[in-house]
Amino acid sequence: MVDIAGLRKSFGNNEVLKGVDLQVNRGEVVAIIGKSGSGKSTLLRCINGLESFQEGQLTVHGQALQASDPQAMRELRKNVGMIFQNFNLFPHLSVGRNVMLAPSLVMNQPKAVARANAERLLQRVGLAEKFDAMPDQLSGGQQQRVAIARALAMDPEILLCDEVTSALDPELVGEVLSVVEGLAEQGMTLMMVTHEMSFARKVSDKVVFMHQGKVHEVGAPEQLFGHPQTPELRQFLGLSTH
Ligand SMILES: Nc1ncnc2c1ncn2[C@@H]1O[C@H](COP(=O)(O)OP(=O)(O)OP(=O)(O)O)[C@@H](O)[C@H]1O
Repeated sequence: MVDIAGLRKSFGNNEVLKGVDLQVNRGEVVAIIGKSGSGKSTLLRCINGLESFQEGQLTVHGQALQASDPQAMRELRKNVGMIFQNFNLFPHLSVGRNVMLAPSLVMNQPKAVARANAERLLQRVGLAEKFDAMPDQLSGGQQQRVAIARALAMDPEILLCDEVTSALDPELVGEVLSVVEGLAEQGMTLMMVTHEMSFARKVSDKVVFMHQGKVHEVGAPEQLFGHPQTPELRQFLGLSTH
């Protein structure tokens, strides 16, 4: 589903990704962990074409990423959904319209179809009754669930989640994580940057530990959390490095 080889990305002189190799299979749930600044968000943003890169290969859903090909980039955006830390809902549109917008505009979905889909997706994230509400009438957890419904409305092949609970009050984290967990159980291919270690351990098939712009360790959650191999991961997990 996602095939990354030798990916390098710099911002000016700051090389943030220093040769990332990673494969993600269909239906796999991948948690990306690592210290602040290790390049986790940049990696996700490269995968959905929000950032360009200088070297390496990045193939998503069988299609090599070429920023120089706008048609390919549009196709990519349809196949790759992304949810951000700060929800990024359109504040002037109702919840329902937020979910309907991209399918109507990008896929030319008839309004009645887009509306029926939006109603179904809002129900799926437990917000059926909020269709006509405005985003600022919702809690952060509810807004993030709308953002998930909005991403799903494009029927993506893969969903990228960038620290989707970090902007939430602690009591709202659980409702968002349980929606993400539901998607994982239903077979959605997911890549999520997260600081929620217990969640990563519970739902992921594979954990990727990023360190200084590279994949430093990768493996099943029981392996990574239970038997970290490198001092850097042990330190990150707060374990003794001896
Ligand atoms: N648009 C940008 N322009 C310049 N530098 C950037 C940009 N985006 C990220 N960086 C730099 O890239 C490095 C990695 O950032 P990135 O956000 O990918 O890390 P991260 O591992 O996701 O960290 P965090 O957990 O804090 O979000 C940082 O040094 C950051 O300053």
